[in-house]
Amino acid sequence: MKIIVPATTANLGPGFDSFGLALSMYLEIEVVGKSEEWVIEHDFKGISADETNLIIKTALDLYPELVPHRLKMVSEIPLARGLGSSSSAIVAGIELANQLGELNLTSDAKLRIAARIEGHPDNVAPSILGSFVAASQLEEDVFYTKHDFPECGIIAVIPNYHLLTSDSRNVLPERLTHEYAVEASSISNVVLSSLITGNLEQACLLMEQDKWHEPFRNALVPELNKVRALKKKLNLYTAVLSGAGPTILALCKKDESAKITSVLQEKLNRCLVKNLEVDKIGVRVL
Ligand SMILES: Nc1ncnc2c1ncn2[C@@H]1O[C@H](COP(=O)(O)OP(=O)(O)O)[C@@H](O)[C@H]1O
Ligand SMILES: N[C@@H](CCOP(=O)(O)O)C(=O)O
Repeated sequence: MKIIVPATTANLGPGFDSFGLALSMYLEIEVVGKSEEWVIEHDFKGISADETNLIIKTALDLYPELVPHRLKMVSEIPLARGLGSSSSAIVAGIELANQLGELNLTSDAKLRIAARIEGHPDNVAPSILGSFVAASQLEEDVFYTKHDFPECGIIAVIPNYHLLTSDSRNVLPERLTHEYAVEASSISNVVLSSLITGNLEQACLLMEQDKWHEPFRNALVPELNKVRALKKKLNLYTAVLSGAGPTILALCKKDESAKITSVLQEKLNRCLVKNLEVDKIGVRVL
């Protein structure tokens, strides 16, 4: 059995802790067979290979009686880069418990469990459901809508350093004024309505007007301004932080994305630049 989970890009500008889009980079877990102890083989440095591993820990927290298994993990999702690696691991762990424990969890149940563990639903929702999701976590409940994302080219510019989400959340202010929050929220509302009605031009314009997180995180990711400086020249629609950073999500015309990806790769040669698609399915089991 294989469990496959897509990467995700969260926030999309002003959808802080709420908007997320599933992407065509994958975490793959193969269940090799029963074993004396839990083991997960993988190539990630600094990530445990026993039952303290986030994937196994998530599965055991959900179903402590699970019989130990040997697993193999292969992942294209880089750690701590703003592409939802921790969410993909949590979703994989929930699916592992679901399959081995025959729990028959619905997507809604998986989403509630995953959002409680991750603390916010924006990555876990598209990781489970695929496509573009707007979600709100209110205590134990998660409310959401899933949508097609407007057709466009999707490029991830991935810097060669880690930025833990927890560190990137530490630079956010504890308080904002009511007036500031009203304006910030009106921007989010119009980005969402523009995306779901197919007005990509207006959505992209306002995605860069985020007031919830980017103004405070900008200094942590110098590559963001570098990509924005190339917007006109490369004909990019928009460039925003992916999740908590440091990856930058750039949108462009679909038929120009391969060319733009190679130009960005040349210009930002310390980053890895990837031309991606929307994953419309979310977590699946083969
Ligand atoms: N496949 C995985 N297996 C185990 N732990 C993982 C895996 N992916 C991510 N993690 C954990 O999540 C951390 C990164 O989470 P986070 O800072 O939220 O970054 P990201 O933006 O990639 O989600 C890693 O340092 C690691 O502790
Ligand atoms: N809304 C969160 C999203 C974190 O996403 P990640 O991919 O960086 O884990 C935030 O912006 O902190």
